[in-house]
Amino acid sequence: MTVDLPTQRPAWQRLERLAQAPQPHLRELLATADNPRTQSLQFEAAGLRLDATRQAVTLPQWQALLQLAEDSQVAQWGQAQRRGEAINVTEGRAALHVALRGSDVPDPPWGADIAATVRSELRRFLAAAEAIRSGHWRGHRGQRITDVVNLGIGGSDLGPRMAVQALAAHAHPEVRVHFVSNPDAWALHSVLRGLDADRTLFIVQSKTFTTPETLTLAASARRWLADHGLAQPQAQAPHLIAVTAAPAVAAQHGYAPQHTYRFWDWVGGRYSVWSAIGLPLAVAIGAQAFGAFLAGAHAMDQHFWTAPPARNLPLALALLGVWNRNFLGCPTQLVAVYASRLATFVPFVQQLDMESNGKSTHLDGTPAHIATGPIVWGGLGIEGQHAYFQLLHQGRHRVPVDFIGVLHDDTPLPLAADHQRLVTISLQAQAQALALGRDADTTAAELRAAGLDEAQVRALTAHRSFAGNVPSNILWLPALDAFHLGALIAAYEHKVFCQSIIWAIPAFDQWGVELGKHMAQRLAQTRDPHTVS
Ligand SMILES: O=P(O)(O)OC[C@H]1O[C@H](O)[C@H](O)[C@@H](O)[C@@H]1O
Repeated sequence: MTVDLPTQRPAWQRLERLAQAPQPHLRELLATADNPRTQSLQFEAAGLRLDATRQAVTLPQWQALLQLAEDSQVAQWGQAQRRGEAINVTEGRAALHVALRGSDVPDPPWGADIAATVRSELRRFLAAAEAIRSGHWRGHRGQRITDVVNLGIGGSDLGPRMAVQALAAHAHPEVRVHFVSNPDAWALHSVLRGLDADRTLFIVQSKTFTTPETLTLAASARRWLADHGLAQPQAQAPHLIAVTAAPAVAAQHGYAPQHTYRFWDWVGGRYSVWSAIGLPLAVAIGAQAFGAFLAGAHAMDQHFWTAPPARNLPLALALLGVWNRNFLGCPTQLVAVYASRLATFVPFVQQLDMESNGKSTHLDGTPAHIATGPIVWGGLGIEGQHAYFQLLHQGRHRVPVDFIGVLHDDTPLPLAADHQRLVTISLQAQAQALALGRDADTTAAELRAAGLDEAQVRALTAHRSFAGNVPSNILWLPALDAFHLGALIAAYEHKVFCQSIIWAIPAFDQWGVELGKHMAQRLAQTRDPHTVS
């Protein structure tokens, strides 16, 4: 794959020219509901619907963005990824998380050997999940497991944590799944103090099995087991599972090979929820629903690989993000979720996006002088509306928003439909208010209609007017189930990948994080831990 720099591509230069011309306000762009622009900016994939009509992009600009995807060879890079080429160039590895959710496809482009290995490990860890759920898996003294505690951080925590929370409505009623990622003692203690060691199973998740945070938590958990009469290796074995790409290292730490599940160096940590790292999710929702989770992601993969660029949902997310970042100069991207079960989707996407595209060196080793990955932030949309959304409406930053909503909610509360209506309407109202704003004439007329005198109208009009023109996407899931959650995550994965190709930066390494780890190791060897400066 050849690497040319983004600014050398004709479409990039065309977009720069288009962005310098005066831009129409979103009020103008949205004035006619059904036109070629609106039709071009709506997408569907794997049951998800993307309404990008509130992006501050005209039809010619959108067409130039599609040309940029072509100039950047995004589709070719997608094919290279599928074939298992070493697209993680700085580590000389493939990035084949897509193989984890397509292990049953005939003639897999990543090869039959990888598919067979993936299938066999998938069977192993799903069997473990089912044994835990059914009560077949017993503690050393014969008790059923009622609490599974995930110990891991970063990619070994955020994906499964997010998915377990998102699919809580489908969780096993008798087996609770907990997550501890922070290595301070309280984080672990606050979970363990409510648990019975005989009924507790720890899943120690670490791709490298060298992450000090996770090893510290695991050592403390094993001490807790020992203090509760489970000191010997054979007594601890049924209470400990390891998930890792370094099984030999886990074995050195005393983890039984029959309770060690593996994945591979070609699965990045932040892309690993589809592997055995998803075991806590499989425990929560069962093997069948885990299969649906993989199937949803695979459906999005198929869409990404086969849909034409102009209809391609993840590519659209990527291109519109590039437009906002590089041509409209927006440094951040807000993700606002309108379902409390999706609360941890934001930290998950933060790692996915910022660890992948927080880079400033091009693939060819030259410095990037263009803007790359944005600061991703956000949270629950409705909570945000009552807090920081004020800045979106009237602050000095232009913040593009991804609104994520769920169309059907089957929560068993008598008034669930009323809740759902409020939530959905709030999402739509925010997207519309941010796009349209309210001009001074309309504001003045409304103040007069409310009975204010002319002096009050003069004093308040500017304060109560809204510039609008804030770009947003609305992404609708038909329901919050395993299939559509899988599709949602895969859509964001492909978006981030497409952007890395357009920016010509490596998406699958994380040398900045490595530096922090290295520094901590050096300090640990030389410092008294109580020295604070
Ligand atoms: O899974 P582990 O090897 O323990 O790594 C956990 C995390 O460590 C670092 O922070 C990496 O940057 C993350 O990508 C990774 O997910």
